[in-house]
Amino acid sequence: MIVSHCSLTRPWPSSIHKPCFPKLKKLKFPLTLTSNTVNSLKLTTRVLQQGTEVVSPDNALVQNPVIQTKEETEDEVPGIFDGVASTESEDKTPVSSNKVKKKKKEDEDSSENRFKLRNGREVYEEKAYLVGVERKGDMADSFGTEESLKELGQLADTAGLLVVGSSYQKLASPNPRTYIGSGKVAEIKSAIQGLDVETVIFDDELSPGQLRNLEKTLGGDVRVCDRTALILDIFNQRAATHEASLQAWLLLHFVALAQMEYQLPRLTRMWSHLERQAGGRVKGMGEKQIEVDKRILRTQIGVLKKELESVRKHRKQYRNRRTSVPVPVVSLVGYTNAGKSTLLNQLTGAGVLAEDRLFATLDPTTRRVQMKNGNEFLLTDTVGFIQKLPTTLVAAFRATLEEISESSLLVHVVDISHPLAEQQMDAVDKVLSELDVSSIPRLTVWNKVDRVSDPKKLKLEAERKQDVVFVSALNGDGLQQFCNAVQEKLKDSMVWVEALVPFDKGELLSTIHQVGMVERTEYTESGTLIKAHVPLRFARLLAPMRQLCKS
Ligand SMILES: Nc1nc2c(ncn2[C@@H]2O[C@H](COP(=O)(O)OP(=O)(O)OP(=O)(O)O)[C@@H](O)[C@H]2O)c(=O)[nH]1
Ligand SMILES: [Mg+2]
Repeated sequence: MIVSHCSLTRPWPSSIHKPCFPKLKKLKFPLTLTSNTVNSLKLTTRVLQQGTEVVSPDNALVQNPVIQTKEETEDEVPGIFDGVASTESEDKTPVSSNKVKKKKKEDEDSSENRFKLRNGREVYEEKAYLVGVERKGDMADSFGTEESLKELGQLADTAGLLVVGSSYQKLASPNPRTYIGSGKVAEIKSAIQGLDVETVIFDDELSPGQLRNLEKTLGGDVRVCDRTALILDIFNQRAATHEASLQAWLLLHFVALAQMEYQLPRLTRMWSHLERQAGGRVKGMGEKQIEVDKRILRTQIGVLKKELESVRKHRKQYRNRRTSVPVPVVSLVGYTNAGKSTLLNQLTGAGVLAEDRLFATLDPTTRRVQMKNGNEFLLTDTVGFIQKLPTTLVAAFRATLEEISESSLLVHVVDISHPLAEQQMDAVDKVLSELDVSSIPRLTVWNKVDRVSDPKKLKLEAERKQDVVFVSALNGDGLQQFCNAVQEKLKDSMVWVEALVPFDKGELLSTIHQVGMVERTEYTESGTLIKAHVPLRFARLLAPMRQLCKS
């Protein structure tokens, strides 16, 4: 059985869907290079898989490699678990067969209960345990460890995992070998054995060495992963339902690229079994295999990068052509779950999926907003941001959010009712600073005001600040003020023109009304004299008429 490529999956009963999507294979993925090239997605799958098929370089199948985690070959973490009580297999007391049957039945029942519907598919809910580190000297205004773990729990839930426990440790700096200290590793090992945990998720990105050491010491059946792998996995799962638009296609392929780049230095685990099977006679066999895999993966990364670059170029050309009528574009950006899609829906009736979970939007939607005064702007929803966004994903965002760099205005939507609203705003600013959009004017929207305890006080605070509006996207409060503020900000980014438009150019007049802000019109013998704020590109179009007006 070949399982889906997600970094978190393990072998699943074939009758059910896995929590991760196997869809990229369906997309016209540039990775299937030649018939004898291993699909990198299969490759990434098997890196963290146990007991699945492994494709050897000549495409022969090696069945069910068993990784014997107790074997002391490379001893990266010596002696950590001396003395740790184990809750399993040490109890040698004979139990009656009835008890065994009862226990088996209970296990089966609890296993049945763990099949859940996610994204319209039945998935098996793995038990997960979360681990974080609180660094001494962490700034007081950053996300606290507990809050960050809570968010990690939401991410795990979104990915279809069942969080059964968590733990964190205060450290001056993370342990380079195991991220947390050896005593804590022992404590966690004992906890997860008691809880029957299948996956341990760390709240920061682990180095390949840390990942290996932790997997080794926590035991062969426990999968270890980090926030980055989890986020990449969520995006991959979403792909199952979002492959309609080019933007989603791009994002998902960038995510696949990010995933491969993440896996590349971590490609070590599967091949040690080859050496073991050969009884250590063919020393270095696993090593060679890893090198072959890495080479294949590097080639595939190169091909995918080229492919993506060509799609981006094509898209840019298309955008340049498309923008002949310069309706201003306003982009909604913000932390995931802040209410961007809900705001778009309220203003345009777009019917975009808006729900109380992280990364609901993958496929940004653009809709026209028609104001009462006849003015229009295009409103674009975008993928939400999150703290500790992996750099590889920032690159994916940069590529897929190119449109926002061409917006006339960025609207930063904030869930002001969230206890960490301030920290979320900082996290969004941090991502934006990496997206080269600093020159675009901004407006901040404090959303979900229906949920705050003292809305009057907050409203006064918003009024004292510049460029902040106060809305409830859910019940529509403040939306008129929002539209007015957008208009005002758009006006700031436009240029003032006075032009004499000949009578035979009536269509130009209506475009000025549509995309600009007309202050005055006068009808003269030689045409219509119009005074308005218009987008810069449009002002250039009007240049000959502006001359006319002056002469
Ligand atoms: N009470 C309240 N809930 C809101 C408001 N705006 C949005 N929500 C809820 O917040 C949740 C998230 O809303 P979305 O619009 O999906 O958030 P988003 O920013 O698009 O999220 P991502 O797509 O994940 O980035 C949904 O359950 C909405 O119903 C609001 O003004 N008040
Ligand atoms: Mg959304």
